Amino acid sequence: MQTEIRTPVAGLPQTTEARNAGMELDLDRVMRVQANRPAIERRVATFPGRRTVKKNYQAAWLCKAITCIDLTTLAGDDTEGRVRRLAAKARQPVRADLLDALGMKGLRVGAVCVYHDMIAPARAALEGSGIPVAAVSTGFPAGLSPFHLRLAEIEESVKAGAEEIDIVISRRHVLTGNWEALYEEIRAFRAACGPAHLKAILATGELGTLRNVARASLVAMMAGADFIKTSTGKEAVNATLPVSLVMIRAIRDYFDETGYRVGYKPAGGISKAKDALSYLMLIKEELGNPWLSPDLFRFGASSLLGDIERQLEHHVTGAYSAGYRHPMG
Ligand SMILES: O=C[C@H](O)COP(=O)(O)O
Repeated sequence: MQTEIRTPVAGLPQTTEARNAGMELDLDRVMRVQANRPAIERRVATFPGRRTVKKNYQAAWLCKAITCIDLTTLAGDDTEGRVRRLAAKARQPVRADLLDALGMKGLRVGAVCVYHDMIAPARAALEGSGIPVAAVSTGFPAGLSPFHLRLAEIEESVKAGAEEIDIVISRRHVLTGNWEALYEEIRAFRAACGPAHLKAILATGELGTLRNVARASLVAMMAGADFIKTSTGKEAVNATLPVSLVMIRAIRDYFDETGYRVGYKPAGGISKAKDALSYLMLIKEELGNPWLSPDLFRFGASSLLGDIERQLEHHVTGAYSAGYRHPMG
């Protein structure tokens, strides 16, 4: 199958040649991938540990976290009004007086993430902001609708103006070790995306083992995923630090082998500022500064921004406000 190669992210030393080289399915390489759970758990148990940052440094890290949020609403009762309020929050994620005090005018989130039907109102509400709309797709969250409809759904969402498509993989391909089928599925999704970025949701809470997570991450990258993402937010277990470490190391190995930087998106259940800091520290230590940017790192989160805003308000005013004062939509 012919798949269009994505344009490398501006400013990063990524080449089409490098991406091409990494886009074959190398089954031997996939089968060599292992994951040592005790070692992974020991490593993440040290987070945040002594890395806790305070005062101005913490405020700066929290502002960085905001720029990396895919501000999300994925509810059956989503309305255009809710999406418009979310978009207003995306344009101005923190109260103007706090932004002034922090010297962070112009701060905005990484993207707004919605279901297909909400793309148009999100696009309209974000016009001129430069904030992209991401759409969940391919029968989200289970990914069990007919294959041709999943492809058509991607095409419709791109046509409606989504610049990023969050696809869900068929978990059964991972659980049965059918890596060829997983690769072909993501290649087809990649082709259907055309100019849009593809984020591959692995639904790690349903993949059984960390080794499966590591192998699925590698196959998704070989098939052309621009980002690999942990979860839909609808599984019983969503983003965790052990799973993140496995996926981040898969990204690092893939970069070492191909020279191509794939992004990372933990999603689901990340709602506290201190958890966001742990993720950012993990990224910094394992992947380095190039990944600390919305081009290569996103939080998929519906309520994280509210807690970050509370912490920033405390930093500026010395007082905490109640959580209900920071509604998202
Ligand atoms: O991709 C984003 C997730 O669905 C958001 O999950 P959350 O509502 O637990 O933050």
